[in-house]
Amino acid sequence: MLEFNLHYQWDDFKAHYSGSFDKGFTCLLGGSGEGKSTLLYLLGGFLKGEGQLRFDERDVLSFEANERPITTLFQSDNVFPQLSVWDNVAIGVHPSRKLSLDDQKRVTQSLKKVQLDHLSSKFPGELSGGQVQRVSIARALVRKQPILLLDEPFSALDPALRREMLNLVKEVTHEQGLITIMVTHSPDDALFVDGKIVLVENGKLVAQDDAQVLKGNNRNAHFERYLGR
Ligand SMILES: Nc1ncnc2c1ncn2[C@@H]1O[C@H](COP(=O)(O)OP(=O)(O)OP(=O)(O)O)[C@@H](O)[C@H]1O
Repeated sequence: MLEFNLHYQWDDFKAHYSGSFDKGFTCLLGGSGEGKSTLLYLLGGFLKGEGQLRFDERDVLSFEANERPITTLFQSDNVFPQLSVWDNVAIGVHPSRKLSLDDQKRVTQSLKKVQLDHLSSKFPGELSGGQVQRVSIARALVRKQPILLLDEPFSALDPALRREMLNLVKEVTHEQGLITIMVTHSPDDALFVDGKIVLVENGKLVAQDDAQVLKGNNRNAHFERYLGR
């Protein structure tokens, strides 16, 4: 369980995020500039907030980004262009990329999981957009951190590929029991993933529900307003 009560201010934007995320897939929805990415960056340690951040009863707010039990996938720039596919994943195990045999096996397994083992000696510039994102998912897998944050890393992919990536992350989330939190502008993606949804408005979490409410059966007034219904 990831629990937080965090304050953050940037000029006129005053955020106060309070809540918790459990194992499973949660999508952060909300209009542009409402503070979805800011929450993700505070959790990931890329912005400094004040308050509390606890993971499994442990205070992790004072931890630097790389010390937190978290992997973050950004919108882009998740891979090192000068490193091979293999090295891009190996660096997730250890920055030196000097790996034990067991660690090398982990890299191979992760590459197999994302179906890139046959491309391990290629460089990112030789891959398609979807393959590049799969490299970053493979690195997230070898890092074996219990929390995965996604800031719309698949938004530039075409719909079929985006769903393939979402399926992969969903599968991994359930297999490894991860707390996965993804910022998205797409209610369709949130429905496709079929986990929890959280609505962010003006730097606050204003509603939380199952993704199914987006279908409009058991209506949630907050999400109805967000959808303009
Ligand atoms: N470090 C920062 N630098 C610049 N602006 C910031 C910073 N932190 C917060 N903001 C401001 O905070 C507000 C929320 O931004 P944020 O990117 O979190 O929203 P968002 O919901 O993710 O938006 P979008 O959907 O457009 O990506 C914006 O008004 C933004 O300008």
